[in-house]
Amino acid sequence: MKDTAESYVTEDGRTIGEVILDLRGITLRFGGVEAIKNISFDIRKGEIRAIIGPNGAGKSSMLNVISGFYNPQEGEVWFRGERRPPMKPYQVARAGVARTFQNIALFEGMTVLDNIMTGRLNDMSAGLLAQAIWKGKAEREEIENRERAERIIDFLEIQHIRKTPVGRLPYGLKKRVELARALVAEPDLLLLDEPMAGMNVEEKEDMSRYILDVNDELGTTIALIEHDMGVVMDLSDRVVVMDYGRKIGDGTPDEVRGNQEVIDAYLGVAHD
Ligand SMILES: Nc1ncnc2c1ncn2[C@@H]1O[C@H](COP(=O)(O)OP(=O)(O)OP(=O)(O)O)[C@@H](O)[C@H]1O
Repeated sequence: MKDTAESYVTEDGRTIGEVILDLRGITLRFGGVEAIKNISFDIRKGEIRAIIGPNGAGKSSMLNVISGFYNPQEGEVWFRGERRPPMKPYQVARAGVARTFQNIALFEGMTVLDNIMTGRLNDMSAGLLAQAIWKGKAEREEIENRERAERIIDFLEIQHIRKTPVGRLPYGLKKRVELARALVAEPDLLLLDEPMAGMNVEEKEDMSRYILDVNDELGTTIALIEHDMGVVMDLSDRVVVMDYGRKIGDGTPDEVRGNQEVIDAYLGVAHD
């Protein structure tokens, strides 16, 4: 039902809308290695969509296709109802897709606030020359960007560390700052690459709550890669399962949990 309906309401009352990202027959090769083999799936507006699978399955490669870091040799990426031509990551970011990374990618020597502000750089319409000529416009933009950053700082409850250099923060808070930097771009689609990796139980609970709040209160559509199956099954509306570059499952957490191929390849075996 869910795959064809235009929109539906989840058990917890959220509305999942039309398809905003549609991946059709994606194949990605690195030399002789086929990292993604003819995979199709979609992501709907308002949804939390997980991509899971064993190490080396092709999950990060898939996220990199979505974010424009890799252009697939075959297949089509449709975004908001239009076929997306090959794009650079900054162009994809401008089109409304933000991401976090598996290994935290922040400026350690800069404060939390300044790191978060870098998430707005892509949207600065006043270029360097324009900034010099129309000082007023650049100043207005700077003020608006600061206000946006402060709103996200409040939302993620990191006011107390806004002036702290990121390098001094514990791991869980760094991950939250990275989330803040992605959110300040006000993305329509947020990509999270292993948001819980390396976290303790308490940090995972916090991060899960923030992800749900971002989705519910800011209305952000989220695609995430995660190895913690408890987290994945709790958070996600639908789950894609990859194995050796192929898609071996796709559906609700219950459907995926009951899929024998998925159990054999991933859920039934020990993994991190
Ligand atoms: N830049 C690259 N150059 C060559 N091969 C690559 C590159 N990136 C990924 N691969 C290969 O593509 C396959 C898929 O890798 P990918 O990192 O997408 O898997 P993954 O599911 O994200 O794994 P993990 O859970 O370990 O992060 C692997 O065989 C990997 O070695």
